[in-house]
Amino acid sequence: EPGIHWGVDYPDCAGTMQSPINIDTAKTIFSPQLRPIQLSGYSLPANEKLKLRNNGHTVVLELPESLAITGGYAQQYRAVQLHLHWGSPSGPGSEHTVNGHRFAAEIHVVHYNTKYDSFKEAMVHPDGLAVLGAFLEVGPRENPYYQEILEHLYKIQREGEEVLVPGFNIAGLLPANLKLYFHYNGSLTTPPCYQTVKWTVFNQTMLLSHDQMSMLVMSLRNDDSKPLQNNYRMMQDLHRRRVLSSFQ
Ligand SMILES: NS(=O)(=O)c1c(F)c(F)c(SCCc2ccc(C(=O)O)cc2)c(F)c1NC1CCCCCCC1
Ligand SMILES: [Zn+2]
Repeated sequence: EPGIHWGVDYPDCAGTMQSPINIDTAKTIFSPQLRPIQLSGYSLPANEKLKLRNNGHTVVLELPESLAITGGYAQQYRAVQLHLHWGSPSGPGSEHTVNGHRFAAEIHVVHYNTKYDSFKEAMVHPDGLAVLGAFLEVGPRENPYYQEILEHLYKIQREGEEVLVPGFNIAGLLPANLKLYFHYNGSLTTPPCYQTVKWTVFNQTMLLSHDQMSMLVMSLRNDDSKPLQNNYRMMQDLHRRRVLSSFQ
C-alpha cells in the first residue's frame, strides 16, 4: 500500500480524522435517526457518454452532476466521479475493513455538497464531500452493472488512457438495500487527504463473477511495466471518532 510519508507534503494526511478505518461492529453506535440513502438521477441513458480513465492510481468514471443524494444526508450532494480500489491475485484490496476483514475490492462514489459553488470549493469544507462506499466480493454470477465498466478496461491499460462508455444505471453498482450502512467522518484516502468526507459504507456486499474480479485486478498498469494493484491506503487510527450504524 502506498502513502507512508504523505504527511510531509500534505499535512492533512497526518490528521486525526483520516480514512480508511477498520469498522469494529462491536463499537458502532446504532443510530435510528440515520435514514435510508436515496439516490436520484442515477439511471443514465446509453446515449449519454461517460469518460472512463486510468489515472495511474485507479480507474475513474466521471459522473454528471445530475446524479444526486437526496436522502440520508442532511444536505444535498451531487456526484463527481466513481472509482475502485482492489488487491492482487494473491490478496484482497478493499480500503475499509469490517472486524479486521478486508474484502476483495471497494467502490467509492464521490459527491460534493451543493451549498458550495463547485467540487473544488466544497472539498476544503468539513461538510463538503460525501462518499458512498460498497464492498465487492466474488459471487456465482456475472454482475451486468460492473460489466459496463470492466468490459472497457482493456482499452485503458496504460496510465493516462481514457475511453467514452455508454451511460447505464449507476445505482446498479451499489446495493439494492440502501438502508443498512455505517457512517463516520473521515477523509480522502489519497493526497491531499482533506478531512472533509462524510463516509457511508454499505453493509451489503456487491457480487462480481470470478472472471470479472480478475479483469479488475489484471487489466490496468500504472506505467507500462507494473500492474496497477493493491491501490488501497493503509488503515488509519479512529482516534476519538465514533462509527454510527443505521441498523442493529
Ligand atoms: N478514495 S478517494 O476518493 O480519496 C480517491 C483515491 F483514493 C484515489 F487514489 C484517487 S486517484 C489519485 C488522485 C488522482 C491522480 C491522478 C488524477 C488524474 O490524472 O486525473 C486524478 C486523481 C482518487 F481520485 C480519489 N478520489 C478523488 C480524490 C482526489 C482529488 C479530488 C478528485 C475527486 C475524488
Ligand atoms: Zn477511493
